Parts: sequence; C-alpha cells; structure tokens
Amino acid sequence: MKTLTLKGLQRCRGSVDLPGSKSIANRALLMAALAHEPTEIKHLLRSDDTERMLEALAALGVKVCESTTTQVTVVGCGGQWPLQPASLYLGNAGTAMRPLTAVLAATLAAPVLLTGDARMQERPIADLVDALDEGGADISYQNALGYPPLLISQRLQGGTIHVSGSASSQYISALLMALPLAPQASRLVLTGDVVSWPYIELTLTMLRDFGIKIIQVSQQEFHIEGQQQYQSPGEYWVEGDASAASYWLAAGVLGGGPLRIEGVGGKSIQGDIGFIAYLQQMGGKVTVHDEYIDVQGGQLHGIDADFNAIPDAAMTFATLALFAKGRTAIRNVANWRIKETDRLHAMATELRKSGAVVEEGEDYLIIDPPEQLKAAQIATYDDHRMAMCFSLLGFSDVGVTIEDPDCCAKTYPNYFSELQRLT
Ligand SMILES: O=C(O)C1=C[C@@H](OP(=O)(O)O)[C@@H](O)[C@H](O)C1
Ligand SMILES: C=C(OP(=O)(O)O)C(=O)O
Repeated sequence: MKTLTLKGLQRCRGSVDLPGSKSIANRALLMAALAHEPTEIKHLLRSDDTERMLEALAALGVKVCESTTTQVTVVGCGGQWPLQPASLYLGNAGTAMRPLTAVLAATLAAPVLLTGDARMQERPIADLVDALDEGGADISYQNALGYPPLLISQRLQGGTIHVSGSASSQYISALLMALPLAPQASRLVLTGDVVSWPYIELTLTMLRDFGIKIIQVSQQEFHIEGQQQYQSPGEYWVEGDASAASYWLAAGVLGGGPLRIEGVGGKSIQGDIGFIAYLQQMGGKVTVHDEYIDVQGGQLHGIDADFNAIPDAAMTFATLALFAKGRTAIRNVANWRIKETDRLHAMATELRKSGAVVEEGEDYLIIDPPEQLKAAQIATYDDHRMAMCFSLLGFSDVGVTIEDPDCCAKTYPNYFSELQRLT
C-alpha cells in the first residue's frame, strides 16, 4: 500500500487556490442538466465525486463540452433525458446518489438502477426512498433493505410528503431539487431534528439561481409548485471548497502563516465557512475578506462545541485538538457514522495512536492531547477527510505516516502536492 510520511513541517505560507466546492459543483452540474438552455460552469471541481456525476449525466445523454477541465458547458435537456440507461454507477458520492435518486424518480421514462461502491451500499437511504414512495414513486431495494442499489420503476407525483432529516440533509436537498419537476404541487414536511442545515440553505440558494421557486412556510415545511422549469443562469461560478479550506486554515495556524486562501471568503454560500469562527475561538488568527482568507498563526486552546452544522470541516478540529492546550469536545456529530467510514470510530482509533486520550460517544468525541505526541502510522479507511486531517500531524516533530494518501481524490486530488508546495 502507498504511504506518505510528513515530518517536522515548519511553516505553511504563500497562497493557495482552492478547488471548486464539491457540494456546489455536483448541484450545478445536475441543475444545469435539468435546465432547457446551456450553462457554462466555471471553476468546476474535477475529482472522483464530480466524475461520478459527469459520467451519470453522459449516460443519460447530456452533452458536456469542455473548454478546459474546470470550465465546461452543460447542454441542458429540461429533464427529457436523450438516453435511458439501465443502470448508473455513482461510486461513493452522496451528492450524486441522493439527488439523482430523487430527480430520476421525478423524470423517469424507463426503470433505472442506481448503485455505488461497497461503502455506498452501507450508507442508508431509506428516509429518502420512503419520502419518494409517499409521493407516488416506486423504488425497490436490490440488495439489503434500506441501502443502494435501488431500482426506480414508477414516477414521483407530488402531494404531501414527510421526510426525516435526522440522518442526512442530503435527502431533503434531493427532494427540493426533484419536487419542482413533479406533475403535482407538493407540501414537504421535515420530521426529526434536521442535521447539516446549512446544506439545505445552499440547495435553496442554488435553486433560486436556476429559476426554481420554493416557498419556505416554516423551519419544517416547504410548498413547491409542480411542473416548474429549471432556467439556466447562463454562467455559473463554483466557489472554492469551504470544507477543503479548513485544512489550509489549520495548516496556516500550525505553520504560523502568513497564508492566503483564495476562492472562498465572507460572502460564501457554504456553511463550512463557519469553521473560521470556531478556529478563532480556539485561538487561530484569521482575517476574512469577501473572497479570500488570511491566516497568521495563533496559540491554540481546546474548545467544546456543537458541530452539527459543519460535519465535514468539524473533522479538522479533531486533529487540531492534538496541538491545543487542554481538552476539545466535538459534539452532535452522530451522522459521522454513516459517511465515507464510521468517522467517530475511525477518528477515535487513529487519534489514540498519537498518544491522545479519546472518549468516543454515540455522537461526540472528547480529546485530551498527550504531553508529547507519538509518531503514528494512520489508517485512512478510504476516507479523503481522514487523510487530509491527519496530514496536519506533519507539523509535529515526530511526524506522521498517512496510508493511502490518494484517497483524497474524492474531493481534492492534488491536496498533498499543494501541501508539499506550501510547506
Ligand atoms: O449536501 C451536501 O452537499 C452535503 C451534505 C452533508 O451531508 P449530510 O447532510 O449527510 O450531513 C455533507 O457531509 C456532505 O459532504 C455534502
Ligand atoms: C460526507 C461526505 O461526502 P458525501 O457527499 O459522499 O456524503 C464528505 O465529503 O465528507
């Protein structure tokens, strides 16, 4: 297995251009495909997750013309897919699997099977499937009940639909993207405590950009007219990835800066920009500009906070905690368990290798850093964020060895070459 050893990094300075946001890129590709006119998408992320979406759109007959790898024109077909593939393979991309399940249920011309890699087949999707079934679709599990692969065989109609948002906000985002295409109007009622709320705001913002009207009646209820048409904004710029920015923000603090992070800032539509407020609370010196961020170092101390709104960037605090004075508690992240791996367990296991004392709760981690960090070889569980978070241990004297660093290709293929350039 490939490994990468990082040790005694002294600084992280200069300027880094973030890749496009995964969450925005996959939404923009799908919404552009659903529009009736072409959309030029600029600063597109190219990574495993966006390749899975691009492959799915190609299989559905959507033309995507590349000016450069990060600038493409999607020739939308208004939901009338030119081709009817029997099946689509979506890897482990939640931002492809969940929205495509709902959108294809709403635009179905012939039955289609949606599948993914081994881990995707362990990531629950019943809350979304139940909601789509309530709206008139017919979706059946081809393997384990409640998990992909799924066969979609009857169209979504609309009406009153309940969905639980307690495991993933992606189910709600998926329904918000699909219900405007249904023949009837819908009333979407959210049940349970909704997790990762800022991603729903992101979906609503982007739907507005693509001409879709959603009426939010309350925190729990949306009214959505059916038979709406997605409209191309002409051009669409994908912001830099705010979750990816968290690694540079952390590296900038540990390496003393000055580091400029380009592509995302105070005007961001991504919830993970909220990472900065927690980092500042922890002692990080960060200045936020509209479209870039400057990091100047800082002395870190532990914090105790609820990270439900930023589950992806929250992982970065787990490894930053190893450099902080005192205890850090990362709370309300139960759905870490159903992501690329069981992140609560994986994180606790790997943090302990550095000498930290870690309590793993059902939905939290409490981390007490060691007096002296130990050199560790870190397993990454095919989880891009495990690899990127633990790279921060390269700033210790003892260093770290990262197993399978290439798994960062899910969202950030050149992360480690950028780290080498800046340190
Ligand atoms: O909608 C999105 O783009 C995402 C929502 C979040 O998932 P959950 O809602 O499952 O927490 C996040 O973890 C994921 O990386 C991207
Ligand atoms: C949870 C993640 O991905 P997905 O979109 O597959 O859910 C992630 O990128 O951290």
